[in-house]
Amino acid sequence: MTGLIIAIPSKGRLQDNTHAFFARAGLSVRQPGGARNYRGRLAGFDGVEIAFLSASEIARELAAGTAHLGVTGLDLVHETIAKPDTAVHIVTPLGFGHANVVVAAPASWIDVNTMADLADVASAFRARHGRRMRVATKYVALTRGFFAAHGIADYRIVESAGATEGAPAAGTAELIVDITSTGSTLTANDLKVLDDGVILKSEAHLVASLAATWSPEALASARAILDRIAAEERARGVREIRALVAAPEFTARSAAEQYGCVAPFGTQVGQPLLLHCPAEHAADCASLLREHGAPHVSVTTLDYVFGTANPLYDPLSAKVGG
Ligand SMILES: Nc1ncnc2c1ncn2[C@@H]1O[C@H](COP(=O)(O)OP(=O)(O)OP(=O)(O)O)[C@@H](O)[C@H]1O
Ligand SMILES: O=P(O)(O)OC[C@H]1O[C@H](OP(=O)(O)OP(=O)(O)O)[C@H](O)[C@@H]1O
Ligand SMILES: [Mg+2]
Repeated sequence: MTGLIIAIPSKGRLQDNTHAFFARAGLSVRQPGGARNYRGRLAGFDGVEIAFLSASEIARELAAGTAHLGVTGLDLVHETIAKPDTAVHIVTPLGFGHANVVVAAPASWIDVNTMADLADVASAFRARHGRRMRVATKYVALTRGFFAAHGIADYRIVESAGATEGAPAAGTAELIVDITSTGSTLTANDLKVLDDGVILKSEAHLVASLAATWSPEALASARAILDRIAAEERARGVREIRALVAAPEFTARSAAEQYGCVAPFGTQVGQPLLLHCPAEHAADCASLLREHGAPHVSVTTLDYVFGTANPLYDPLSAKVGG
């Protein structure tokens, strides 16, 4: 197999947003045979295979090099992969799947609000009960690293695959480490996040494997796909502005200095001036153009902006030797 394998979530919270993300970039994921078929294709890319996996399997496959690219949460990258910096390359954050991995204690523990408080309680707990405080979690590696960094050794991990927030009430653990976004599951279980208890702020990312075999064909496909993704990302940040002004070159320079606009197709007297303007400055730039005599200014959103650089592919190819 010399092609490119892209692993995307087949279920769970990241699935729908991942499909939407590829669709925005004009990339259509095909799953012949329906949701139970775990291999698919990318329309128009013969050398690309899609592997539908759970988000945690995707992190494992990237580390093992059995997928080249994958969509997964940063929490899973750091939990599943021992040395993420050497095993994977983070291509880009995707703007969805925001959640924090946190240390939470029963709300009734009014004297415990920080990790330092927890360190005190851990020692006292062992002295009083003759056993170590228990932490329920599926984030074993993240928990070990974070507790060690806070000098806490008097605890034991109870591995929990699901419904972790229920462990303290069920009497199977004193504390939990889990992922949360709205916090409603923690609240419903009478748990509170410690003030300095955020272990990791997570978000879905496009991640590349440094362990996979990057054939020339795989690199070529990655280059084309990342070019489209980068063009869509770039387009989202800019607005196209058009106006007829008397001195387009002078006006373009003012817009560049004040708002960071560019005139990608140059300027020509008698022709409408076309600018790409950072989205947040579009209205101010429209005012500037009217001050420069433009009777009408149109502002539009763009689908793609391609440039000479491929900002997502270039750093990857530098690492995998393309
Ligand atoms: N409450 C949440 N809010 C936002 N993102 C979340 C939340 N819970 C999980 N995520 C993100 O989605 C990723 C996958 O979680 P999800 O629950 O969808 O997977 P799963 O289907 O439970 O997978 P698995 O069975 O392998 O654990 C998490 O690792 C995290 O990055
Ligand atoms: O902060 P909240 O918005 O309340 O979300 C937190 C919950 O979301 C996740 O579970 P999920 O619903 O994905 O179920 P799972 O445990 O089966 O993966 C996580 O494990 C928490 O239990
Ligand atoms: Mg979940």
